[in-house]
Amino acid sequence: MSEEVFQKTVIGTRGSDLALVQAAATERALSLAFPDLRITRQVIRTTGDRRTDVALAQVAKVEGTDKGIFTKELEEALRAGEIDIAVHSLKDVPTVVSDEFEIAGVLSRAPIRDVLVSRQPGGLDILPAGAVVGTSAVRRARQLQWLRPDLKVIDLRGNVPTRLRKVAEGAYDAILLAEAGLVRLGHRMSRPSVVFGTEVHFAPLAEDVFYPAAGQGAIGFEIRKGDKAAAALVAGIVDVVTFTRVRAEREFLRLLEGGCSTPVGVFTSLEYDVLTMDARVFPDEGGTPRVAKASGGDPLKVARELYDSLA
Ligand SMILES: NCc1[nH]cc(CCC(=O)O)c1CC(=O)O
Repeated sequence: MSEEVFQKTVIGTRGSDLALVQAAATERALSLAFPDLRITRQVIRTTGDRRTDVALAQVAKVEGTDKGIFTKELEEALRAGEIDIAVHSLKDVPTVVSDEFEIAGVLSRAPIRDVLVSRQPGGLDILPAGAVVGTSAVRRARQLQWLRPDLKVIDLRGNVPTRLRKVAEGAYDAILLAEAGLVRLGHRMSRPSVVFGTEVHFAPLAEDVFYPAAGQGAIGFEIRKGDKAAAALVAGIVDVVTFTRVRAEREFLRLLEGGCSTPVGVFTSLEYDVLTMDARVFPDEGGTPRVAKASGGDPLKVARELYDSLA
């Protein structure tokens, strides 16, 4: 590979606080791996950023696209050659990526758990019957209603700081957020944060109690298929363990033909080359999930086995 190829690259990212932190982490990793690389950043507004007026699960419908409300505009910029690497929260990337593009790699993963954020300390167990919990993810809503049918789950939109403000202001007794996003924005699970003058408390939910989304906590890189320069850059910063795990999680979701709005919880662990996967698939109308567990050496085969063994 010639020096030429690595001269400069353009990173594409959404403009939310979390997206900018993730873009900065990507740029840091690239500069460490390729000290002479010149990196520039292009911030792109997506459909999902624009339509905070409707429920997340409705945005695609309202906008007349089938999926990818946080990724479509980044792909258009990739296609046009305006950016070379699109940085995504992998959780938001549809499981089937168009033939023109590929997910070439991921950074090492942040924590994968969901967190109950509330004004009162004590977590899920101390939430009284009838408490109002906000979330926009159907996976979180169905799972919470199954674990705690006595709670009232209502929709909540906006980026992470906006959602924290809404719980601080008292519009909700609690909300559910990904630990990854919270810690990347500087919150610590071990102590409350002060949000607009009000303390909010964090209670992480163990992944085998409250199953995370496929790809949760992972930052993924999408490039033009066949762009060797971009592929080489991503190969220089990829975390192979994370990439193996998230490929299996996304393959399972693909087999279910689910997207970001499907009520599926799944988590993986990789130990001594053995991948273990646990899943819960909730019925659309709510209630008891189908469950499955599988393990083995080949990630895509384990995902298939998991799918085939759904009880
Ligand atoms: N769709 C929103 C979104 N996409 C990625 C994250 C957090 C980071 C991650 O899970 O990787 C969030 C916010 C949340 O779920 O709390």
